[in-house]
Amino acid sequence: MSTDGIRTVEVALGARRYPVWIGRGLLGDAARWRARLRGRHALVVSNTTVAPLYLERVAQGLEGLHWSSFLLEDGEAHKSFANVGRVLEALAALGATRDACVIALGGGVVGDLAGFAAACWMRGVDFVQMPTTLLAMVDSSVGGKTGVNLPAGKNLAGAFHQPRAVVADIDTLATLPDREYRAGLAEVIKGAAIGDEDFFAWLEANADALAARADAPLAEAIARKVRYKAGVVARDETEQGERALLNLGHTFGHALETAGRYTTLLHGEAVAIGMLLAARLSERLGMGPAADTARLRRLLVRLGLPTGVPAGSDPQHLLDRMRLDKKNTAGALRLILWRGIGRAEIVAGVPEPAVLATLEEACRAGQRSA
Ligand SMILES: NC(=O)c1ccc[n+]([C@@H]2O[C@H](COP(=O)([O-])OP(=O)(O)OC[C@H]3O[C@@H](n4cnc5c(N)ncnc54)[C@H](O)[C@@H]3O)[C@@H](O)[C@H]2O)c1
Ligand SMILES: O=C(O)C(=O)C[C@@H](O)[C@H](O)[C@H](O)COP(=O)(O)O
Ligand SMILES: [Zn+2]
Repeated sequence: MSTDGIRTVEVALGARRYPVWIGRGLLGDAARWRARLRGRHALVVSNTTVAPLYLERVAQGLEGLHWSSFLLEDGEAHKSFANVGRVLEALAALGATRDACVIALGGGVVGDLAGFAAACWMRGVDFVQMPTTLLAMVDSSVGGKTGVNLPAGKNLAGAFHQPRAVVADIDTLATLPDREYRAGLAEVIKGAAIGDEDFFAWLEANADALAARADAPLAEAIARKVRYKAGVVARDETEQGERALLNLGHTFGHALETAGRYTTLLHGEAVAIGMLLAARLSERLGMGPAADTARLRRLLVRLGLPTGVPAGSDPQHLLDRMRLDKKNTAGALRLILWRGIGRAEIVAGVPEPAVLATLEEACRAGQRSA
């Protein structure tokens, strides 16, 4: 950590690298991030909730540039192809040239969509991530996965396109609703559950402080998760192998999100439920110990995350959704399972009857608790 309290995590991709700055007051610290903008044009993509809160701080740093903003309506349902088209039209209206920069100011929805538009405009222009949710700070702003949802499934269209910098201003979390904050914690837990048992134990020890958003543990949790993800991305930028581990809980989670038409569960909530389903399936297949499933469940509950599928979920329908997951190959399910906390694995050819049985059990429990 530097003397001004800002932590920097470098994402190193061979000769290319970019900083993730984590700390307070960063949006107003244009001297730091403005240097990452190369050209004359900037388009700030945000949404109708975040812009009234934070656009002004960013705007002060854009003085002297030719810039404008494009605001999405709020919500996962707006992470759509149609809106990518609208952002591209806004870039055209701005007269953005190849050295333009797209600035994503908001949560993961804004970041994924704006990054995808940046990847498309003139076949790729710079973009800077300014995440304003915990989830976006610890996960979506880092690593260059951009894209949008289709009615058929989550993130089915997209591109790998790395940002020039990530500006994670912790001050913005002051206005983040509690439910969204907790959803972000799910992606923090995920990192630990995949590959860092010490971090998992640290999360258990600091769960109450994190739930209360205590300063120091929160900054530490963000930095630790970002460092973990940056390491994975540095080794496997385009998910040829190891990076798929970052999808723990996501095949189940994405199916739940899609089944709810992107309005029932938040992404982080779906990931929380999905991780638990992956742990249960691992048990069923004789891989993961029941004690670790229970430990994961306890931490999720302590941090206020859901652990059961929504009432009315249909196991066969969810399985059908899982068949369209991007990790699948040769018509067979490829899932991230685990041998216990910190020991996730990519498993190809997972038997569908075992997946269906896991889903059926969860849906029966969901019915009982409704
Ligand atoms: N690209 C990746 O690697 C990656 C990783 C994880 C998740 N994702 C994607 O990210 C999305 C979820 O991101 P999210 O959880 O940030 O959701 P989100 O972008 O919908 O933001 C959550 C809510 O918080 C509001 N908000 C944002 N910042 C705020 C602030 N500071 N104060 C008050 N309100 C604020 C938003 O307007 C929204 O209502 C999903 O689409 C998911 O698929 C992508
Ligand atoms: O960065 C990654 O890689 C991830 O998988 C991070 C996930 O948390 C994230 O939700 C991502 O968008 C999922 O990607 P997808 O390829 O499964 O759509
Ligand atoms: Zn995710």
